[in-house]
Amino acid sequence: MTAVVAARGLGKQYRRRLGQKKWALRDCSLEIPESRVTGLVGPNGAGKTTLIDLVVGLLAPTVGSIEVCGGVPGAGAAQLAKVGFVAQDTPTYAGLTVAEHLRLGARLNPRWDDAIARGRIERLGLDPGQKAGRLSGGQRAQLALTLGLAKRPELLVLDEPVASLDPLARREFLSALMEAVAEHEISVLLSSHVISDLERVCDHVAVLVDSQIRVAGDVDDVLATHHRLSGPRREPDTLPADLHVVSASHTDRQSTYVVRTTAPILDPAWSVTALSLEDLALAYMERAAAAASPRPELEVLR
Ligand SMILES: Nc1ncnc2c1ncn2[C@@H]1O[C@H](COP(=O)(O)OP(=O)(O)OP(=O)(O)O)[C@@H](O)[C@H]1O
Repeated sequence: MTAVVAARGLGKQYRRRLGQKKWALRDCSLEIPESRVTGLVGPNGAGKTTLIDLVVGLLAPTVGSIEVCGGVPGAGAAQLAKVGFVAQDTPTYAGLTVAEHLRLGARLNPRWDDAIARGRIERLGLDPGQKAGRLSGGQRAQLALTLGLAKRPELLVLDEPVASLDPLARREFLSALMEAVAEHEISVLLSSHVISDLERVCDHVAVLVDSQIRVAGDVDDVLATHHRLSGPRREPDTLPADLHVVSASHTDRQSTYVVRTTAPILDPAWSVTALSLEDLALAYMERAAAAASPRPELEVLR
């Protein structure tokens, strides 16, 4: 696997008031594959923006290393040209028109493809003379996506681009993204806490909870190795050793576990159901919330 992002023991600590420090990202070892759409999933405050800012070079690591498209993030014009970035809330310049955004993009980006930019603006039906501040949220997001794509990056990074859009605008934005990925064969890293959106577009996923990557891998592999088990009440220490418990809940008579295992579940006492990506991410979040183990394990599937 060729990785567009390779992080080793990556960590970022922020200084807080009164000299306190807080790890926003810890022990992150992660490989994001080339030519794929990778979803970075996690709740508010998990560390998604921190990881993304490290990928695009807006932040420097406190510990560890990160390589992006074979170089150091943000190091020089050639590196910057390789990575497109659509920041949280898809910022644009309110006082500039759509056409002025494209001219700015052409000036700032050596690999700028004006045909891509103009073609998308035309297809979207955006008025080139309209100021960005007068566009709807969905249109602004599409303009920001257009700028990111016309730059012809090797890796396009999007931080919660659809969070503030209504369901229809979200769907249109993600469809446009998927079309562009198929057409231009770029790698994409996309963060969101709206997991159902990512489910539609991602073929690789990393779940980030409470500043740590809890699971990462191809969506199909990750889903194939996680199961929900329901059955008569059983304590965790009575389960087979090859079942890794992600989350557990019990009533007086019944237990429900989300487990990870590569082995088939043969015990007839369990009713076994498959998980959606959302179920799986929620199970890892529940485990973190319950703080079941003092130091959760890193689970990276390849
Ligand atoms: N500049 C900063 N200074 C201090 N703490 C910060 C700073 N930026 C982020 N943090 C803290 O680091 C943690 C991770 O924040 P981050 O923005 O990376 O999370 P996120 O997953 O992107 O959240 P959201 O989905 O809400 O955008 C949070 O606890 C946040 O309060």
